[in-house]
Amino acid sequence: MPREEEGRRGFPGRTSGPVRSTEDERMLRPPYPEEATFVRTDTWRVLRIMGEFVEGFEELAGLGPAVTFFGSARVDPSDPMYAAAVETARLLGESGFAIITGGGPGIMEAGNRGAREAGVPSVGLNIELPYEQGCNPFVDLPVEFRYFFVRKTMFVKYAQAFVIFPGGFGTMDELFEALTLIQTGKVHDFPVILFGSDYWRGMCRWLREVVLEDGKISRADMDLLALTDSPEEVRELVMSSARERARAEEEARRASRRAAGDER
Ligand SMILES: C/C(=C\CNc1ncnc2c1ncn2[C@@H]1O[C@H](COP(=O)(O)O)[C@@H](O)[C@H]1O)CO
Repeated sequence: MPREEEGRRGFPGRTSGPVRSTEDERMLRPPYPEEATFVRTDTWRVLRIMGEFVEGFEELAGLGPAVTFFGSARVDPSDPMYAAAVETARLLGESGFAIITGGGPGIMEAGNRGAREAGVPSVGLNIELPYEQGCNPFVDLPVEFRYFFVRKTMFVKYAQAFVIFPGGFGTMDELFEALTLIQTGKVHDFPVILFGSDYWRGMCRWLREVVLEDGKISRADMDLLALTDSPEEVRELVMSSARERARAEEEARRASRRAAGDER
């Protein structure tokens, strides 16, 4: 297959419609040995990646407290989880949190819809896909990304919590990245809330009975996850963690002032 055609191979999530090669896909290809230009190409690509970080930081720096929603792109508005995500986002919005999503359909759309209803910033971090996809109609602040890993940084950096609705590989990837960042001390006071106990119970049981039992995680790691079916409980968990975070930040500020001799 000619190299330029490689990106146009089938896309598993899509059975019809035009597909195109994406930046992420081109970057992740190994260089062909006969391609003398690969060093130059990948080196220049770093500047594009840097530009994407800069744009993301600039767009989101002034957002204020926010919660990121993850969940299936394939959920229809008639699905009860869609309504639950709208309600959860609305409650969080009414408590002063902006809502960040991947900007796509399904649960992402529901999260943005709830933010719109509450009148808080409704952010969609859209990703370039092999087929054309604009943001869902409930996004007020769209930010476009070519690289998944840059976009994932923004989901964490600008949020105070993750709410994770039922989903597939994309959702699981986002869930486990958050858990790894917390487990390794890169992120603090960050609730990871699984919404939909019927859906997540099996995974939680497997984590407890196989992964924990086999010593691959610790008991404390299991405590990083909260499981609920209640939008109100999500709001409580997020608010109490936000209070704890504010307290810890104030304490750290005092300690640093004391260390500098400003406070007697
Ligand atoms: C497959 C479909 C749409 C794909 N469009 C997406 N747009 C934006 N973000 C997406 C998309 N698909 C996945 N994501 C990200 O992963 C999570 C959902 O993945 P899952 O595999 O569906 O669980 C989501 O939180 C996004 O960040 C339907 O036409």
